[in-house]
Amino acid sequence: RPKQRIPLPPGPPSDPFIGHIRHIPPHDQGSKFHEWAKKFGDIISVRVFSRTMIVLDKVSAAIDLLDKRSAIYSDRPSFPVYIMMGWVPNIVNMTYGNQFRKHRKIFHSNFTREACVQWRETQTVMARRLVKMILNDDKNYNRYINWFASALTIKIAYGMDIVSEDDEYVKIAEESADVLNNSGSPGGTPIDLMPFLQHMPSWFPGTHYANFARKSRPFVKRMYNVPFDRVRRDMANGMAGPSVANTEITRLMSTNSMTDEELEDVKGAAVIIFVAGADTTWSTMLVFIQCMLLHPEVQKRAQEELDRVVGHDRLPEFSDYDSLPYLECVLREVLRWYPVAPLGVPHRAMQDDVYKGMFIPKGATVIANLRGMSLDEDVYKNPKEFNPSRFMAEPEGNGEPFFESGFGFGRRICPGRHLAYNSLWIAIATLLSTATISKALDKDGQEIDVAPEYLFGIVSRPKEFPCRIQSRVDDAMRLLFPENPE
Ligand code: HEM
Repeated sequence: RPKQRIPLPPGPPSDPFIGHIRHIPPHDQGSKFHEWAKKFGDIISVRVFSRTMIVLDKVSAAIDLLDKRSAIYSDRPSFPVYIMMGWVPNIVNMTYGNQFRKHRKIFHSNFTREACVQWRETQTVMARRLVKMILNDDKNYNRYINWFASALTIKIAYGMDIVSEDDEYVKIAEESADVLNNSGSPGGTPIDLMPFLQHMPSWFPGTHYANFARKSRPFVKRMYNVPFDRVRRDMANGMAGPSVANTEITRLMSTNSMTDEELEDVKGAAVIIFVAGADTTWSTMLVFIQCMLLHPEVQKRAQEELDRVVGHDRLPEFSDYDSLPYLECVLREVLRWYPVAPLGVPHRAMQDDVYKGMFIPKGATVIANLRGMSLDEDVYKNPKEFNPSRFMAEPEGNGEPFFESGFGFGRRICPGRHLAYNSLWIAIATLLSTATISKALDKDGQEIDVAPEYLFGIVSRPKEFPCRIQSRVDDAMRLLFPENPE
C-alpha cells in the first residue's frame, strides 16, 4: 500500500523485536513522552512488540484527530485483563459500536450540564458532611475525601446513603477499587500485549495478571450485582431514592418490553459511574489540598473572595458560582497543574490515516498525553508553576485558556465531566469558606514540609501527606448542619 511508504511519526530509537519497552518507564510515562515530544515533535510514535502507539502531546493535534476525525478515532484497544476480571459491560473499554452508543446515551441523559442540576442538592449536602468530618478529625482528611467521592458516586448511581465507612457498599467498592489498582496498566500488561498468555498455565512466565484477573472475578461480580439488586428490591417496595439506576430501570419498564440484556446495560453503566467517578474525584481533591498547602497566598485570596461574596452567615451555594471568578480559576488551575488521568484512556485508530505527512496505521493505539498538554509552554507560561491568575484577563493575568483536555476528547470525552466539576467546586468552596489548610506541625511545633510525590495507575494521585485543616469561622458546625451541629 502506498501509505506504507509514508513515515510513521518520529520517535526515539528502539530495540529490535521488543521496540521501546525498555525505554518506557513503569511510572509517570506522561512526563517521559513529553520529554520525547520536545525532542522529536508534537506527535511521536513508539512501539511495544508489534503494537504501534501514537502519542499526541499537543491539544491542537488531539482536536484535529480525536475530535475532528472522530469517525476514525473513537474505538478503544482491547484490554483482555479487564474482560477476564469480568468488568463487562463497561463503556470505558467498549469497542465503538451499537452497545457503546447505548451506554453513552445513558450517561448523556443523566449527566449533561443541564441534567447535572438535579444532583446539586446531593453534592451540596455531601460537601458539607465532608467538611464536618474533616473539621472533627483533620488527621484523617484523606479517608474522608475518599469517602466523599465514593459515597457521592454510589448515591448518584444507586440512590443509597452511605453514612459510615463500615458500610457494606463501601467495602464492596473498596474491594473493586483494589482490584483495579492492582491489575496493571490497562492495555500495557504482558497479557494485553500477548493475549495468548491468558491460555497458558499459571506457572508460565508473564501470566501474573491473568491469574490475578481470575481470582478477582468474584469481587467484580459483587460490585456489579449487590447494589443493583438492592435498587431493584427498593423499587419494588417503593423505597428507592432518585438515582441513575432508578431512572433507567423506570424508563425500561415504561416500554413494557424490558429485556435482560437492557437491564445488564443499565447495571454496567451504574457500576461505571462509581468506577470512573470516585477515584478521579478523590485524586483531584487531594491535588487541591496539596496546592493550598503549598500556596497559602492563593488560598488567602480565594477566601477573601468567598468572605466578600458569601460572608460568614451562610455557606456557598451553586448560585454563587458566577460571583466567584477567582475560585473558578483555582479549580481550573488544579485541573491543569496535575491532570489525574495523565494519559487519559487510549483510543484506537479504526482505519489507516495520514496526518501532516505522517502515517497512522489502522489498529494503532492513540494516546492523548494530557500531562504533556498541561505543560505546553506555547500555551502556558511557566507551566510547572501553580498560578490560578494565569487564566484571568490581562493585565491581572495572562489570559491563558482553561485546560479542558483533562477530560479527554471526541466521542470518548468524559461523560461525567460536568458532574465531576460540580462536585469539586462545591467541595472546595465549602471547605475554603469554613476552614484553612496548612502544613502540619511536628512535635516541636515546626511546620512539616511537603514534597509532592505521586502514585501512578490509570489514575494518579498525591501520596498521602501530613496536613492541618482547621476551622476559620466561629461555630462552623452550626453553619454546616444547623439542625444537628454536633
Ligand atoms: C475529576 C474527575 C474526572 C476526570 C479527571 C475524568 C477524566 C476522564 C478521562 C481523561 C477520560 C478518557 C476520555 C477519552 O478517552 O478521551 C474519561 C472517561 C470516562 N469518564 Fe471520566 N473523569 C472524571 C470523572 C468522572 C465521573 C464523575 C464519571 C461518572 C459519571 C466519569 C465517567 C467516565 C466514563 C464513563 C468514561 C468513559 C467514556 C467512554 O469511553 O466513552 N468520569 N474520564
